[in-house]
Amino acid sequence: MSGTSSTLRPPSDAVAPVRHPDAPAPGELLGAHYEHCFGCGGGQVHGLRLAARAGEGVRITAEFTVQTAHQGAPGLAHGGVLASALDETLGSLNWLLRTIAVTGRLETDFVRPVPVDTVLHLEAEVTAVAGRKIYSTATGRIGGPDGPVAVRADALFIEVKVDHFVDNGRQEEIQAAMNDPDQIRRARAFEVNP
Ligand SMILES: CCCCC/C=C\C/C=C\C/C=C\C/C=C\CCCC(=O)SCCNC(=O)CCNC(=O)[C@H](O)C(C)(C)COP(=O)(O)OP(=O)(O)OC[C@H]1O[C@@H](n2cnc3c(N)ncnc32)[C@H](O)[C@@H]1OP(=O)(O)O
Repeated sequence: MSGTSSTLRPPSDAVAPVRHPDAPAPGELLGAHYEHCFGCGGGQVHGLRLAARAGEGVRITAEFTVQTAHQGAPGLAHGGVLASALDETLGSLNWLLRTIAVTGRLETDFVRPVPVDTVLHLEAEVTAVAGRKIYSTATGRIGGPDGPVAVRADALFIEVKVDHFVDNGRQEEIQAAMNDPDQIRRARAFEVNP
């Protein structure tokens, strides 16, 4: 069963999500929002290196290959790693809204074990928006994009200002991010002006 928590059910005044007019075109790879992100960055040796692609509407597809460093049980992906892949995919939806948001709640169903070397085919969509609250859902399939569902999640993201990162992040990394023109360019894709 999925999405059992009442906090993941959109309130009656929630509205349908609106794709931002400047969102990346359907089919476009999004790239990493931060080089050192465990989910999508290329700068983490054991990171997921999840590659997300814009879909139609407010939808995303993504792929993640389970590495030996991602094991929980012998030869099987760790559940927390799979939850991270879902979280990262769901977080990528914010590129399409051009909204900065962080995960408030993530509920995950683990339906099938996922062996090492498996490509997890992820799909996510925003289902509703209520003020700062963004409701979304995702699935991860194995054996191909139309294969059986191995994991799924429902999430609530909360819109934040860039100050959320500046005020809470370790100063060393915040300064480095502010001094990196690539990071500033990526941040602007979220209409962030650090
Ligand atoms: C210069 C440097 C620039 C760097 C920036 C670079 C790039 C930035 C761009 C993108 C990066 C963004 C994200 C990363 C993307 C993907 C990674 C995956 C996503 C993540 O991995 S991200 C990390 C994990 N994430 C956190 O680290 C959050 C920790 N947390 C908090 O920071 C606060 O907790 C916060 C902000 C969530 C809320 O705090 P707050 O004070 O702003 O708001 P408040 O509490 O009032 O909540 C407002 C309404 O949300 C409801 N609500 C809140 N939390 C809820 C919950 N858990 N369950 C149910 N409802 C909840 C309330 O009930 C209320 O609802 P109502 O309005 O109806 O009363």
